[in-house]
Formats: sequence, structure tokens, C-alpha cells
Amino acid sequence: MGKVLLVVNPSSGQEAGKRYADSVAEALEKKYSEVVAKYTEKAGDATAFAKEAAQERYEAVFVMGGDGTVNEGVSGLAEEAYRPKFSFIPLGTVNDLGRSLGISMNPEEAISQLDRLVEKKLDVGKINNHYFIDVVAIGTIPEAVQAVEPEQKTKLGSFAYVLEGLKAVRDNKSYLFDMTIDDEKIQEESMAVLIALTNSVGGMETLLPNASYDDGKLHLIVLKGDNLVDKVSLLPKIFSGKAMDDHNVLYRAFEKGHFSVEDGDDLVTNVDGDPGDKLPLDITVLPQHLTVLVPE
Ligand SMILES: Nc1ncnc2c1ncn2[C@@H]1O[C@H](COP(=O)(O)OP(=O)(O)OP(=O)(O)O)[C@@H](O)[C@H]1O
Repeated sequence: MGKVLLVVNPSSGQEAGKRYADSVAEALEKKYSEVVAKYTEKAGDATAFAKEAAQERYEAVFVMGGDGTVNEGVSGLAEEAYRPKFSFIPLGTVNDLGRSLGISMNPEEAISQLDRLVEKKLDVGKINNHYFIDVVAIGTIPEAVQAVEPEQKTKLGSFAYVLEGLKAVRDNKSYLFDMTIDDEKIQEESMAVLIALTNSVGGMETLLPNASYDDGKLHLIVLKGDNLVDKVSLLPKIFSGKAMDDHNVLYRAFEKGHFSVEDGDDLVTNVDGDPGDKLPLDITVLPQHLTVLVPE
């Protein structure tokens, strides 16, 4: 087997990147003729490293990091005509893509999975001129979630997001969204609009049981209305995989959408856990755009 790149974000997952990098390199050396390891120092590095590996026709790119670094790796490959195979060791808090691909959330187990990898195809999302692999979230709830401090995240994990989400519910602010979903025009008052690629959203693997990472579709979830008081009934449905049937939820599977909002100059998006563009947004799917290496 050929040459592979290992991109390590040493700060990710409370510095797990640093601790496990050598074990990952050793596991890869058993399978590939050459392993080049590169450490990121700042935002943008992982994108640049992955892009270079594509241009130099590496066989595969492996990333160690949280959703931010995985997103960067995919973004570096997405525009290239020749795209190396892609895989990763998830080290962050949420890791939706890792969950849906069956990659272990335990780094040691994920490293042992490297012995037996198979190829699958992966859809990649495009939002304006950027890429996403997990979820785009727009609205009051996602905005509050974005405000979670890194220290709080380290201490509380995913629970920190839930807490911030609940604070937003108290504030109760909604926006009037104008959406074109494929050919359908939809106007809806909402506190949270999500566009997801896989079954797992925000670490909840039961939210979209029918979505898969290679179905060539984006999955729209609009939480309808301007208050959440009557939406408590939704919670158990999320955990039993039936959220899409709730009367408070508008759901569509789609390939191409345009999103704008009235009086929402202050509203920013959250893309794979990091702040993204302001509205209006054009969102499309690049179906089965990457070959991913996942556990058997
Ligand atoms: N050497 C480094 N030291 C500190 N920060 C870095 C370094 N290299 C990259 N970064 C930053 O790390 C961020 C990405 O972190 P990533 O999402 O991969 O891990 P995480 O924060 O542990 O995961 P999560 O957000 O899922 O909890 C990028 O925004 C980038 O700016």
C-alpha cells in the first residue's frame, strides 16, 4: 500500500491528539509503505495539509481531532480532482460523523479498528463556499449553543450544549425563515433550523434514523412555531427515533436549498460546531464525494 498523511491536532480532545499520535502512526505503518505525520498549530492548517496531500496524490489522509479538524480535512480534499481516501480518529465532544460511520469514540478502540478498514462513500455538504460533514444549525437555540465556553465544554461535554439550549428556550426568540427546498417554497416561524447529513445530530444518534452518510440527501428539520412550551412532547420522540413525525417538526429530505430570514442581520449559523456565514445561505450536497475508510 502507498503513502498516507496523518494530520494531528495536538490540542483536540483535551490533548488526546498528542497522547495517541504515536500509536496511530504505528498502526498505519503496519498497513502503508509510508506515513507522513503533520501537526496543526492553528485554524486552516489541517485544510492546507489535506489539500497538499491530494495534489501530491497520497493514497489516504487520516485526521486526529474533533469535528473542527475533521471538517478541515474534508474541506482540503473536497475541491480537488484527485481525492485521497479519508478517515479519522474522533477526539472531540460531539463527533456525529464518527458515530454514524461506526468509528469508536474511545481512541484506543478506534486505533485497533484501523487494522480492519473497508471503503465506503461519503456525502459532503456545501454551504456557500464552505463544506460541512455534520450539521448546519440556524436560529436562537443553535446561537446559544455556540456560546458555550471551551472550559465549560471540557467539564460538561455534550451536556453543556443542552444547558445553553435550555437557556435559549427561556429567551423564546424566533425568526421568520424563507426557504426554497429543491423546488418547494416554505415560510416558517422557527427557533431552530437544522440541515443534517447523517442520522446523528448533536451526538443524538436517534434523531434521524432514516438518514445515512451516503444517501445523497440533506435532511432538513425545522422546529415550528415561536415557543417551546408545547414541545416537551418532542423529547421522548427524539430518543425513540420518531421526532420527524411530531406535529412541531417540519422535515424534508432534499438536495439543494436556499435559506433567508426576515430581520435576521444578527443571526449567524453554526457549521459543524463552529461559527459560519450569515444568511442568506445556499446549501447543497455533493453525493458520495469522498471515499472513506471505516471499520468493517
Ligand atoms: N496546535 C494547536 N493548538 C491549539 N489549537 C489548535 C491547534 N491546532 C488547531 N487548533 C484549533 O483547534 C480547533 C479545532 O479543534 P477540534 O474541533 O478539532 O477539537 P475539539 O475542540 O477538541 O473538538 P470539539 O469542538 O468537537 O470539542 C481549530 O479551530 C483550530 O483553530
